[in-house]
Amino acid sequence: MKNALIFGLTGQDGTYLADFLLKKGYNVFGTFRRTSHRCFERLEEMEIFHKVTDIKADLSDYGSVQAAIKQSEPDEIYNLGAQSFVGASFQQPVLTSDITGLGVLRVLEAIRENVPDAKFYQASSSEMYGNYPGIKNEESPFRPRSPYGAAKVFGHHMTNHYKEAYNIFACCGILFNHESPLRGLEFVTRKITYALSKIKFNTLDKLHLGNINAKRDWGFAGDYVEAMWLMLQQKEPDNYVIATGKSHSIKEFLDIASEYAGLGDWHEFVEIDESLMRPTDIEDLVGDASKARKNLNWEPKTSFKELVKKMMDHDIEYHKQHPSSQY
Ligand SMILES: C[C@H]1O[C@H](OP(=O)(O)OP(=O)(O)OC[C@H]2O[C@@H](n3cnc4c(=O)[nH]c(N)nc43)[C@H](O)[C@@H]2O)[C@@H](O)[C@@H](O)C1=O
Repeated sequence: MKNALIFGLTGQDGTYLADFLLKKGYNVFGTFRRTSHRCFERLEEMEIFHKVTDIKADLSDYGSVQAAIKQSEPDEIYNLGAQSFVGASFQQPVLTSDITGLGVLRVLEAIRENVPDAKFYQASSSEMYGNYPGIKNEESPFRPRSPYGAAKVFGHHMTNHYKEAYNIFACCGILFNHESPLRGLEFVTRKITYALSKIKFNTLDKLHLGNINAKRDWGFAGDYVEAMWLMLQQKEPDNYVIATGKSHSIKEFLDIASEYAGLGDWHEFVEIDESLMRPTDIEDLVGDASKARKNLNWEPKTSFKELVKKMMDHDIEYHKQHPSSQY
């Protein structure tokens, strides 16, 4: 039985990946950060919390990263841990660089010193491309437009460097936006589906959004974790873009979500709030996953419409069962 260690176990991707690896027969270990509140809700919702071994560790603390690696004796390590909210990275650029950027280096150093034969997956991001025009592939240049994007570029280059310098089996998945009912409420898709279901049950009047003209290439997180695993099963380590190849604006997301929720014209309840605009934003991000289709035999299974409906169904059901939820 193989051991897998997931940095960032309690997030959306960590939860879907843990579920995927458990089904493949792995022993799954994963790290979580100390917080004043419980952070295992997603694992509990997926009914897998009792099946994984949780380890307290922080990507900003080398000792705890190394201890997690020693305890789990991993064959495969997935780094999904990050300060992953782009918006917050403008307010906390140093913290974001420490966790999202230097955190990768701490994991790589701990691998080099303790488990140099372990395979490593780094969660790179489409945010690295910034406004570079056109459909992006593995060869497209990086032009980050946020502290988060810049930190991800650092992690990406460091991962490539450790692969070349120390022969570590290291892969970067350049994932475009991927969403699900387990997405954090601060990200725009879940913010919308959660708010629309509250509006449907009359517990919210207005939804405040920022730049609704922005376009993103949105896929389903459950489909994307399979690609992470596939990268580590290849003969040679390599980097791959993971995307659907189509982008949609936030307005289009609102169109589908609002119609599906039976709420009619969203202009009635959406208000634009200047304070939610980022100092710099990316207008359109679309990825070309041809290399992953060819080499990994991977392709996204969930369409944009299905994704929106899946998220709306989840949140409507939640509010039906928790009508007085303040959350
Ligand atoms: C691949 C990449 O994907 C994600 O980063 P993101 O694309 O920034 O995701 P988001 O959902 O925060 O924003 C998408 C767009 O939506 C606009 N937008 C408008 N109004 C609101 C709004 O009210 N809230 C938010 N959050 N965004 C808004 C916002 O300005 C932006 O243009 C992360 O997983 C990241 O970790 C990652 O790696």
